[in-house]
Amino acid sequence: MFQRHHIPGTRRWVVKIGSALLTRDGAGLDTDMLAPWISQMATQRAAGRELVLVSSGAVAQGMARMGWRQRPQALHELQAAAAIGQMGLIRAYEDGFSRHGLHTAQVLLTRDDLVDRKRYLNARSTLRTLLTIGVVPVVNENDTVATDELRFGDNDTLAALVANLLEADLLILLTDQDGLFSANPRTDPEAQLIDSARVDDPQLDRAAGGSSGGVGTGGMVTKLRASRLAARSGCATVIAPGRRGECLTQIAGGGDMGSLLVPAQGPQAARKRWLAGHLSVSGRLVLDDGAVRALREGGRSLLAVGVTAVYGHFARGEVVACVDRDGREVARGLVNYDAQDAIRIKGLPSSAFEGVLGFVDDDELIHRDNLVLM
Ligand SMILES: Nc1ncnc2c1ncn2[C@@H]1O[C@H](COP(=O)(O)OP(=O)(O)O)[C@@H](O)[C@H]1O
Ligand SMILES: N[C@@H](CCC(=O)OP(=O)(O)O)C(=O)O
Repeated sequence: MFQRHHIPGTRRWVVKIGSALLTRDGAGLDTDMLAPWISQMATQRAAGRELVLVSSGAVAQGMARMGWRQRPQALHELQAAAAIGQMGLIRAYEDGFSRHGLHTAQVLLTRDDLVDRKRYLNARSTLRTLLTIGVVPVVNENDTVATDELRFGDNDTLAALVANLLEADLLILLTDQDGLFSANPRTDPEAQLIDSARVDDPQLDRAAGGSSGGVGTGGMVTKLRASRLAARSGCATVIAPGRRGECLTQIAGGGDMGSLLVPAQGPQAARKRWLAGHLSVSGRLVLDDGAVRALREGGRSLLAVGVTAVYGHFARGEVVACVDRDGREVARGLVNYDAQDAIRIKGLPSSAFEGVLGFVDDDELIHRDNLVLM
């Protein structure tokens, strides 16, 4: 089971900064507050960690800029506030990170982007690319276009889905409390801080029952739900007090900080199960013996060069079965090219994709992270 002393060995983090924390209870974006988080994140980046930042605060910042005292009720006003505020948010992060020699990138997502398989894969490729080239993605919900049905609504959920998308090791939800308490500490003076727990512990539901502080959406209920979502891909969560100095640094060192919520299963098992939830096969790839060995024994990605035939109609991102030359199923996975393109690149090295297709989406036909051996 994942414990605090495993945290120093983790590589990919999603850090979420909530509205309540970022805006001092809604009083507008306080850019001075960002400096310590940015500097701690820069230190982690320099130590080789890959970081994605999910930041709320656009609506609160937009309200402050327009002098609105109350959070608007109408969706179009909220969307306008978010569009105004997002400018300030991004500018503050860009300034802050550039002082540490780091580039940032703005990534705005709607729920639909993570449900539609093709967009899901594109979002993943883009975020992965940003991480590979050392940029810090700053993610928020694309509030301008999100309709009620398509909203994440709270950024805890968004952050968890980003953690799933990137198979992050750790999700850190920075908030205005010391962590998850046995009851809402704003209303219950007896509330005790929960140091660590398994995400499936039913006591957590009772603890998180209280509402939010007012500015943020969701309170601890959405944080608990987010930790459970993140756990599906084997990611642990720390709900941590953003206002405490060196909070991220302490977490990185495995120190006691906030509440650690750990998946019930180990990361590998959880990841496979998560993938398994996506399995309904739309096509079949026949592999040569070398490719079968690479998957089975080497735990490698599937390259087009090892594919001898392609059957079925499938789109990029759908699940396909990988079979050996006798038709026995070896693995299933999410394919990076649609059936037509897969037919054109089968048997070819990835260096030939550009010439044949006119574009290259991914070097692998199926990435090993998206393969489950059968
Ligand atoms: N069991 C609990 N432990 C800690 N905080 C709780 C609990 N139940 C409810 N809360 C409330 O959740 C708030 C944090 O959630 P929220 O306002 O949504 O913040 P954020 O914007 O950081 O997501 C706290 O300020 C607190 O009032
Ligand atoms: N997208 C919204 C964030 C929604 C929100 O408040 O989320 P949270 O910080 O999780 O309570 C914004 O930037 O204002």
